[in-house]
Amino acid sequence: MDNGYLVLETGEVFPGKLIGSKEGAIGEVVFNTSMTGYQEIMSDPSYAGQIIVFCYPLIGNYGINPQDYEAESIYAKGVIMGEACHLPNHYSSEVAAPELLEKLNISGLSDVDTRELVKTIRRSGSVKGYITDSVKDFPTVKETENWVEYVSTSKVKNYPGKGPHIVLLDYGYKKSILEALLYADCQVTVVPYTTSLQELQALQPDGVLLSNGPGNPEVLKNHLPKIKNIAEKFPTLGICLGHQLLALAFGAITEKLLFGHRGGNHPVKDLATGKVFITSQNHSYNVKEESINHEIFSITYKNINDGTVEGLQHKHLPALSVQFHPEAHPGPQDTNFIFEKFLTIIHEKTGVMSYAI
Ligand SMILES: NC(=O)CC[C@H](N)C(=O)O
Repeated sequence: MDNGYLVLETGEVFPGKLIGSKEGAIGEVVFNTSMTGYQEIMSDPSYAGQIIVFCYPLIGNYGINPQDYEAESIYAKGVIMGEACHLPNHYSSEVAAPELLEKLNISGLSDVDTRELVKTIRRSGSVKGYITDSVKDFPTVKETENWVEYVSTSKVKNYPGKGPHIVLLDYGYKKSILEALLYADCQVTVVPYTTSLQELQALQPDGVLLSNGPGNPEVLKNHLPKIKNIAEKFPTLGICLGHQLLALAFGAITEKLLFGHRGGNHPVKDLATGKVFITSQNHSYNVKEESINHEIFSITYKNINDGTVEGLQHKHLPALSVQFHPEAHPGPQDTNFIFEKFLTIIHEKTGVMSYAI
């Protein structure tokens, strides 16, 4: 029996069964097409403030394990699925997905016609939705604009390593990005996104990584001069939000896609070689191609499905960025070489050798 609803701002109502917190939630409704990896998706801080719709019909069958979290909590507002598995079966599972939602006070709705819902979002674009126990008028709630503030660390964290020292500027980083650097034996310092240029310089990094993160990159416009200075001083890699910020810092413009790219099979083409890679993605915004100054950047990758910009290389500085997720989790690890590329640039620039190259 239905006891919950997703009410869209545009008026459509999708019935279902409430799972997790019964408090209800409001957020931008976005869909992810990955067939596996619901734990990594739910715990990716880039979903802060959003309601995730899983296209794959059954969610939770292998449970939730202690290793696969991408962050310490779930920052998404809610999750919506076709069928929720309450009795998972996997040796490493310690809790069922609906139970985890309840524990973390996250709203969820199962038994939803997610196929129809996704078709609706694809037609009308990303829309706000309300998970609720009864159909009522869409409430007006003033939400924060700056979701990065909500997910970024407040403390500096150090991770030892024998390779280059990377400062990870935390806009809501996924643990897999940190792990990719540690795997290459880098020394990593994770710092709040508000860290000043002076504070960052005092850490004497060999390279700086601008992380992924939630929300509209333009909200961080006050940070762009600092980001430009960082890229002028240190080898820099931007991932997803980090890529958008690097582009904005050098004068490009970002725009919102109709319904974004979220899934584990987004094909991108390396424009230099013509080679195609299948990538993991999660973004709403995109760097507008016409806004890119070709004296400053070369476009390195493009999305095969819609031709949007997927990667940039600065022409005069050791700075590169990708819109997709080379750290994967979930999704294919085919573009893991982006980290090697970054470490090679650091080696060329600073002489500091890395385990990965
Ligand atoms: N994964 C990310 O870093 C997302 C970037 C940005 N919030 C967007 O939705 O486009």
